[in-house]
Amino acid sequence: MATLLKHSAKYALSGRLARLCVHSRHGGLQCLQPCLLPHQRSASTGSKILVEMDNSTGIAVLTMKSPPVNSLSLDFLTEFSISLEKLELDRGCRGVILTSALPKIFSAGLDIMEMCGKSPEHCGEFWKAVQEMWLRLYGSSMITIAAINGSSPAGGCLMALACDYRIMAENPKYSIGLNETQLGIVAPFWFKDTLVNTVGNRVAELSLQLGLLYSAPDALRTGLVDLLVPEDKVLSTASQTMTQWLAIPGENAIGSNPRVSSSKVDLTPKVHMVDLSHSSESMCSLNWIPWTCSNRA
Ligand SMILES: CCCCCC/C=C\CC(=O)SCCNC(=O)CCNC(=O)[C@H](O)C(C)(C)COP(=O)(O)OP(=O)(O)OC[C@H]1O[C@@H](n2cnc3c(N)ncnc32)[C@H](O)[C@@H]1OP(=O)(O)O
Repeated sequence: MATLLKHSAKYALSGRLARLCVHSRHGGLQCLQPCLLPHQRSASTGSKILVEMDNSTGIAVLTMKSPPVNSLSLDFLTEFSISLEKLELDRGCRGVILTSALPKIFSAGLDIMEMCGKSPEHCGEFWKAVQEMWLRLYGSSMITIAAINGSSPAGGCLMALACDYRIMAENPKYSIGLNETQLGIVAPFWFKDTLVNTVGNRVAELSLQLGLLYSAPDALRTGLVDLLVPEDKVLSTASQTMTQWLAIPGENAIGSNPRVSSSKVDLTPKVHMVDLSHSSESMCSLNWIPWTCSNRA
């Protein structure tokens, strides 16, 4: 199932991103400016994401740099998915570290301004972009590590959960969790599934029902994150951890199923993206997140 999901993610997204690049005002590919750095490093930057690739290690660092809080706007999500797709297609890239350039914030989650007073079409496009981000990250054939150097509520937590491993700054002021119910909304089932996979049923049940945001130490206790380190060590620890993970035999391992293990083969998707268009419709019809919606009931 995970494999099907991976391939489904890969192809559903490729098509969509191709369309976005041609037709959308969010043509992130055009804004990615490559430049060369010493020691086999390369970097490309858009307005919201910086990608630095070390060709000698196969590790890329994807840094979110969208002030004030790295909120997940349509533009952000599109640039994010395009960046990840480019790395996925780069045979030299084997691992991605996701982190933030902003002090104190990893990501504030979905951009609330994208969901208030917008047309159903816009909400649909936005919601698809959220799904695509999750599918691309969760379904990635690369090792993904979240280097969580700040608070990460709601959609920000989802991003971290979609990675293979989570390392957080041990600052107790930083919080992380799926706090949707605190905002009067229900986290979609695939948010829930991602949380259950990480912390188990009971913790997920309590977290979701109460909309709990965990401090960094509590997040470690519940298993929401895997490791706490001092703030200035988050990125270096992520690199060290990545090196350990990449030392594990991968797709060429004896006994591995090439169809399953190779992300580079051309497979027709067997599962299509979950159609959650009804969610975006209900998102539009709800005057949700009262603290930001001026048109609330
Ligand atoms: C059928 C419907 C299904 C819906 C499923 C929905 C699924 C996911 C939901 C989400 O992801 S909703 C987003 C939830 N996010 C939050 O609850 C985070 C809210 N923000 C905060 O807690 C704090 O802002 C922070 C991230 C901890 C940062 O705190 P700090 O004190 O450093 O900064 P602030 O002064 O609070 O904020 C600065 C600036 O950023 C704006 N902002 C904050 N969060 C968002 C956001 N999510 N989207 C857009 N903008 C955001 C905030 O308004 C401030 O703006 P200015 O006042 O400076 O203009």
